[in-house]
Amino acid sequence: MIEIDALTKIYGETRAVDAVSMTVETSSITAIVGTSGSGKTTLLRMVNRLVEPSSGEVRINGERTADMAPYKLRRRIGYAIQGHGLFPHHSVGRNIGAVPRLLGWSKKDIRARVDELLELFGMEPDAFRDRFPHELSGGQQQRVGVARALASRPDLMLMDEPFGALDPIIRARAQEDLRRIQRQLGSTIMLVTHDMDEAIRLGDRVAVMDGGKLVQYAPPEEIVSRPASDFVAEMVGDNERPIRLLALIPVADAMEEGNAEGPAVAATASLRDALAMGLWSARDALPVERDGEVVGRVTMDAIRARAERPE
Ligand SMILES: Nc1ncnc2c1ncn2[C@@H]1O[C@H](COP(=O)(O)OP(=O)(O)OP(=O)(O)O)[C@@H](O)[C@H]1O
Repeated sequence: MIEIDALTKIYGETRAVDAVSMTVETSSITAIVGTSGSGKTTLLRMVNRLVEPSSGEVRINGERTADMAPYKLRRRIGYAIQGHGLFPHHSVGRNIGAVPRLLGWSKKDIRARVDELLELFGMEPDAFRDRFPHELSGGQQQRVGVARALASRPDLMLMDEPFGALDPIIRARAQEDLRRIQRQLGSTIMLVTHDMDEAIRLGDRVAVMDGGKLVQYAPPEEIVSRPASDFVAEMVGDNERPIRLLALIPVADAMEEGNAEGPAVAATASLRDALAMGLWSARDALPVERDGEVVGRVTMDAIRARAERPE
């Protein structure tokens, strides 16, 4: 568990981060979102002490980061940034193994970990291990950057706009990869983004920053349906709200007994996907399938009911 307690950074007249308190549960993703200059990066960098707080503290599993040697702290905390920051003259394998090597892991363990991560990220180890960063696409470099940050099984992983430079399709895939790998490894992640869509898609909890202050810290459904202020509502985008809500609800949650015509939607798909299918094929109800079997149906009425503003 990461506890952030009244954390503050003052630069001259600017309160870049202003008394932010929040708790990040182990094995969860917290997405920090806000407009430019709202203090997201400064907050993230105070967690691994790349920036020293003016006041307040951070505790990792009860231990004050102020009491730890910064270099040790940074080995316990993975850090991935936009533009990946790979060492250009080191192979992919050496890049990913950098922190384990510093931690004195055996060659065999490092090699096994490198291959495990490459496989997790869908990059064939034999084909990629010995390549250099310039021999990879931007998306592959990004994945190697994230793999490197995860390599030593850090207590916590900090990511600053990790997918900022990717085109939308690769970006969506990278987000899915990260979600899947995070679940598989049980990693704890704090991620900075200026993109509310990304925050809602990736975060178990979303932290909205404005002018150095934490203005709302809640699960994505709550951010969308009960924004704490006009600013948060604006970040979510009023017209987008019903669609964002539907994107967060699996079809299984709105399923009922009964039949429907035509191709089925997966129970694990989102209601947004089901809505799109229904509209596109002009159907009032879709069959729902799980493991290849039809298990019920979902109606457009049920979807609409879920998209309405909660009481
Ligand atoms: N080293 C510094 N010296 C002085 N002011 C700084 C420094 N770093 C950040 N600031 C100021 O602190 C505020 C917060 O900056 P920060 O980089 O944390 O914002 P951000 O939300 O990450 O923005 P962006 O999305 O544009 O990266 C800004 O007003 C910025 O100008």
